[in-house]
Amino acid sequence: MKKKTKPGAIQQLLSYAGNNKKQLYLSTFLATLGELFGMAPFITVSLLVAELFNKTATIQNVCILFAVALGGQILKLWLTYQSSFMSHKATYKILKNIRSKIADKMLRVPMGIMLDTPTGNFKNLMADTVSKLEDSMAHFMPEITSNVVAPLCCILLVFILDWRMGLAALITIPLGLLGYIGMMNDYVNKSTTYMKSQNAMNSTLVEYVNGIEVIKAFNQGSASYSKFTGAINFFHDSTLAWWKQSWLWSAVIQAVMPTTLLGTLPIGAWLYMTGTLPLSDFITCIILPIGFIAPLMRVGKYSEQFNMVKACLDQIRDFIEKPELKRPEKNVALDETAYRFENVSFAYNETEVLKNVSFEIKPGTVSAIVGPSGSGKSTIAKLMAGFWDATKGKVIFGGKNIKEIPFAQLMGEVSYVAQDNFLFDESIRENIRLGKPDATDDEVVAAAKAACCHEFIVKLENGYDTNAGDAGGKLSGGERQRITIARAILKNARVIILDEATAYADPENEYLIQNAISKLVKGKTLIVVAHRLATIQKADQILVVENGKIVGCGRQEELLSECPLYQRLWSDYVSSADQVEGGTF
Ligand SMILES: Nc1ncnc2c1ncn2[C@@H]1O[C@H](COP(=O)(O)OP(=O)(O)OP(=O)(O)O)[C@@H](O)[C@H]1O
Repeated sequence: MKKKTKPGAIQQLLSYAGNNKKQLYLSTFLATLGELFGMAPFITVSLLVAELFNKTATIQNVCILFAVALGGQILKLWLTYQSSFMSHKATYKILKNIRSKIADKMLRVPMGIMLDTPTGNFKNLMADTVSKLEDSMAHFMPEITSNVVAPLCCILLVFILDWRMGLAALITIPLGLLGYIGMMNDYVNKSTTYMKSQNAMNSTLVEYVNGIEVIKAFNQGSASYSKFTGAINFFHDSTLAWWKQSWLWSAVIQAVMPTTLLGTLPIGAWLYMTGTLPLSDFITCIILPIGFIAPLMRVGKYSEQFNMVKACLDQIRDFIEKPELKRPEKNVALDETAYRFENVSFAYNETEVLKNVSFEIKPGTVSAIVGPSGSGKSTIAKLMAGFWDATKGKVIFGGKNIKEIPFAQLMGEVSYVAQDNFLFDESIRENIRLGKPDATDDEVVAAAKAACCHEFIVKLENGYDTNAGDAGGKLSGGERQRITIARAILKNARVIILDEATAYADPENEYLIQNAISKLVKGKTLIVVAHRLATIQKADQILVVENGKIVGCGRQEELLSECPLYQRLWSDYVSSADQVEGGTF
């Protein structure tokens, strides 16, 4: 199969530019014009010196040449300012587009990609990788062109005056190029390793901060937390290895490239002395090349950045091109039925974790999914929520294959409450309002009351306006869980999936959570992934999962007489010491 080639950096940059392309082109044009005007002082100085040597200079000429030099410089300043202003404006819009594309993509990739990727990698991609583009993008496009065009014009002028002086002016360029070749040697690998090491350090840092409690509890200092120190060392070593290699070559370039006089002075003097080069041309051919070296050096610097830009863009592109869960745009007609799994198999990677699973969940009923740890209960719940697509078979919701239902429509019908009760870093009020963005404050309070969390919220320093991030440490797991249930109550979806919502709650909290849940589920279809069998004794249907297969299905009495696994789970449960008196669904 033909290998897909990655598009170049400029092509990729322009693909994100949208309406801002024109601005980028115009800024490039203005920068080029500015650079050309910037050559005026070099040309005028060389003309002036030639006139002085020829003794043809007059006050009037000197004034005119000075005015031209000054005018050129002022125009360069103004054009560079305009170009820079325009390119920065376009750049910030493009960076915004890229970040929105990444954020949007996160919602559309299978959940597995999000869960299997360390959080730090996304932070890195969204913040650092995109920011790295900022400087390069704002300067790169306009300045690389202008810094090539202007010196080319200068060189052309020298060649027109005397081709031998043209060649003499370029004598240091091959040496400088050798320096660039040395610097670029293995550049792509080195910059990729550098970026990898930066990613690794960022994601480990995020992990380190998130897991600080565990690290402290197990008495692991930052030095003994080997993954963290390993990542820091990797970053240190890869950065140093890269710079060590570039330093020498960079010094060669800096030392050799600007010394055009090495060629122009001896050769020009010899040509002048042999009478084949007039004095005025000799002087012009010495001064003009001095002006084109600085832009050429900048081009060299940009070509170095170019690889970095390409590596960043490739990284962004790799994520943006990840396969998506394909869903239609337009809402479809759904009937009142709930879920039907038809021979569903599912694999996260290679290994199948659900095998040929079939069952039906009737609307308005309570269904429980039970089974040993790792049997596939949460996976079933996540397939229902549409977070992944079945590898084989069909998940039917409301009479339609879930793949044919837009994700937003499905989420309007279904509330999924996970065990890790995530709260955003904003007020508790807004955290609850997420369930229904247009809810009034009264509706938010009513939902909080139903979810048994109003009492503790009003006791917080700023009540409902307390920032959930600030309050995070002060809220118990059960309290956080009840806030997420309030969110689900407000959403008022017809189907509720509780993925082990009470798994880690203490007895008092579990009682309150059960209370909240019973209000949440009135008249709805409830599917609960349960560890505590006491809570699901009265369920209309219990699905017993073992090794990714349904090995029993029915009410508790039926399963107790027919399903050996359920009998075992029940007897384990009954004999377990932590049996609690909670409510039931
Ligand atoms: N994101 C993932 N990537 C790869 N494998 C996964 C992923 N999530 C779960 N698994 C694996 O799939 C299998 C089923 O996991 P699942 O979470 O559905 O089990 P469960 O019955 O809900 O377990 P528990 O009761 O312990 O939460 C397990 O072997 C698990 O290791």
